Amino acid sequence: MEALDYHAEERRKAEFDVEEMKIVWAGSRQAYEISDRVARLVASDPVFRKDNRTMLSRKDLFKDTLRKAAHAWKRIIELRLSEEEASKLRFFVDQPVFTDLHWGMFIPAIKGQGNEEQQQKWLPMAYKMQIIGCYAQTELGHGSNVQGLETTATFDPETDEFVIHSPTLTSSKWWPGGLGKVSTHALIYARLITDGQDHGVHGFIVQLRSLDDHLPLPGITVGDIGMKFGSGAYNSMDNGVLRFDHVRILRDQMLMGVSQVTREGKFMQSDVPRQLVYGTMVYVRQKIVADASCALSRAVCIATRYSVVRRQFGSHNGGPETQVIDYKTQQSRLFPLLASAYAFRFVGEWLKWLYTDVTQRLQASDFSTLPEVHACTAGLKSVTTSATADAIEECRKLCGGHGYLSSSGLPELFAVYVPACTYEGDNVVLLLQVARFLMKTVSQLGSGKKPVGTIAYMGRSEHLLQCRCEVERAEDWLKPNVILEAFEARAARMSVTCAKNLNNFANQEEGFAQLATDLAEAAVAHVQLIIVSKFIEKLQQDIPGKGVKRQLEILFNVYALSLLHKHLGDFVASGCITPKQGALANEQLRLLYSQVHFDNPSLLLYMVLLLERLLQSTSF
Ligand SMILES: CCCCCCCC/C=C\CCCCCCCCCCCCCCCC(=O)SCCNC(=O)CCNC(=O)[C@H](O)C(C)(C)COP(=O)(O)OP(=O)(O)OC[C@H]1O[C@@H](n2cnc3c(N)ncnc32)[C@H](O)[C@@H]1OP(=O)(O)O
Ligand SMILES: Cc1cc2nc3c(=O)[nH]c(=O)nc-3n(C[C@H](O)[C@H](O)[C@H](O)COP(=O)(O)OP(=O)(O)OC[C@H]3O[C@@H](n4cnc5c(N)ncnc54)[C@H](O)[C@@H]3O)c2cc1C
Repeated sequence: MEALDYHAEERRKAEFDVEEMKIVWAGSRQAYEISDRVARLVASDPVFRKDNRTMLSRKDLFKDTLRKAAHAWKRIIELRLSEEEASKLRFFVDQPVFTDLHWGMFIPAIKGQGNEEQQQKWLPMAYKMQIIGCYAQTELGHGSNVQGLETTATFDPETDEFVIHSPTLTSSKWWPGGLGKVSTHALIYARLITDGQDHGVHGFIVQLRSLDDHLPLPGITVGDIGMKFGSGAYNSMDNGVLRFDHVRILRDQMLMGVSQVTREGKFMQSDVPRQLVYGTMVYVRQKIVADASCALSRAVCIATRYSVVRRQFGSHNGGPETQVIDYKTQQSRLFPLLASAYAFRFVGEWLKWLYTDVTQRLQASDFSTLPEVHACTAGLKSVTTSATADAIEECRKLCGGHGYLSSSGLPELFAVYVPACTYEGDNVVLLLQVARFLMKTVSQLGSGKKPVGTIAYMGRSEHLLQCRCEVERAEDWLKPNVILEAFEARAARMSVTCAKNLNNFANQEEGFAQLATDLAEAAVAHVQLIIVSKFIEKLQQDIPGKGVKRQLEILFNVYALSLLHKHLGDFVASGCITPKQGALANEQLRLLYSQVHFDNPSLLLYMVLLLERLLQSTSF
């Protein structure tokens, strides 16, 4: 049989409503239709071809990116695409590009931190791309530690200007995407100094290059930081370096939504939390979570298709060899990744809702959910990107030697994806932010303040600290409430244990430093609980289509039980489940894999095959 026949054969056996499953994945029928239409548009346009990009030199790759960006913009205008359609188009063009930072960070920062006048001045030009902006926060010396940034913005009351300066080599801006070659403007983060006093880091809009000849303006030194990991991949982006030598900008180029400097040079802090200066990062972290399921589903799709076609060993009497997807080890490595793609998809949808909700609350001066939103976006960004990066590498191995070929699509996907574990906050640094939030929650438990939202379970910690799981047979592990309680008990116990251990240190900061590994693990347990609980909430919704809900239930069980198996030590150590119950969970997991593959031979396979339109790059 030919490869295509194997795929067709597997597809034929699907026992659920494929069209409805596509809609569940997309989020709505309308979202599915937009995605489908835009995918076809991109696939049929030769300018967007990408089968040769790993062989291009950096210069040619960059020219190719510019050509694609200009063509995309032209098509967006000609076809009058909506924001959703334009953003899908960007997704299917599938190449890191300076416009990501312009639309994804520069514009959102002005919208989120600029006052009305500033928005009216800058946004129309930015929307028409008459100016192109980047987000220049990270410096050579400091990325994670934003409070450690060294660039200064000193107010000069005589001229009503700020003087932007890079006092040291380590204060050079380093990494911003779009900065190296393209941006005309940058949203820079610098220490605000008025009358000799340092008010911490704030955002400023600075013009970098002339709008006439694109040359750097006086006092600006700017360039590209060079080749990055892998061929092709992220090298389509012009990550840059930037230095300022006493560059003067008007006072109203400081974003004044959070704090202001008056004409007299008086610093005024609004009554909004100063953390709103970090708002753009929260927005992008939420976007990154939504994207994780896309990258993961592509990798899983490639590995699944390969596993169906590939045969090794097991031939009897000259018959066909065994499809590698039939090997238990292949299934136990692949199916949890497929299940994770769906889990991340649903939690991504929920996070989008949470972000919209906090935005509305902020407009009504309700800042109460900000710490939770920060913890959720930081934690989910960390857990989903780390899992996705690991999964892409696992999928490469699942494809044997062929996975190492560029033409499999996996090396490029990996090289483009892995920096997501670092940018927009190093994943460990972000987990420690979640841990801080959890420790604060535990410390307030006795105070009468009731934990709500994703930490509501902490309010039941007395019960969770001594509850015992009631599983007696493997199939008991199929009950969502049993799974949920096990995850809650594990998360609550890990946090409470860390909090107790912190009390053994005279100095909290010292304790936090010494216990950082345990704290990061407690944060992972909390975030995995969020993902599991949002999957359960999804299953409680009305899900139409023959067999669709059933398949999602299987995926949920695979996701949760494979995590339980992987972190069995945490679950058992927390005292909620016994080693025997852990073994039963593993037994159930094995049954689920078999069920997937034998009762319903192609069901999981089909789910990933229907995502194949995502696979526009050369792949199996
Ligand atoms: C080809 C076709 C193109 C055509 C296209 C045309 C049109 C298309 C149309 C639409 C397309 C749309 C495309 C959109 C694409 C979007 C995707 C964008 C992709 C982006 C790609 C990636 C870019 C990467 C960019 C970056 O990396 S930017 C730099 C990021 N840097 C970081 O993340 C730094 C990490 N560090 C920190 O965040 C902080 O310093 C810290 C570690 C969190 C805090 O440290 P510290 O403890 O020192 O904090 P403090 O400052 O003292 O604050 C303490 C208290 O504040 C709380 N806190 C901290 N952060 C926050 C926060 N963000 N929100 C709320 N609260 C916060 C903290 O918890 C403390 O609280 P406390 O209670 O304990 O006091
Ligand atoms: C591809 C790419 C694109 C980027 N785009 C942009 C952009 O457009 N704009 C922009 O401003 N920036 C951008 N960045 C920069 C990015 O945001 C930073 O690299 C990131 O925030 C990490 O900071 P760092 O490099 O200083 O890492 P470091 O903080 O130096 O991390 C090094 C190691 O130290 C560990 N570590 C650091 N602090 C702690 C701690 N407190 N506790 C425990 N461990 C710790 C980390 O876990 C890590 O293992 C980009 C980076 C990349 C790779």
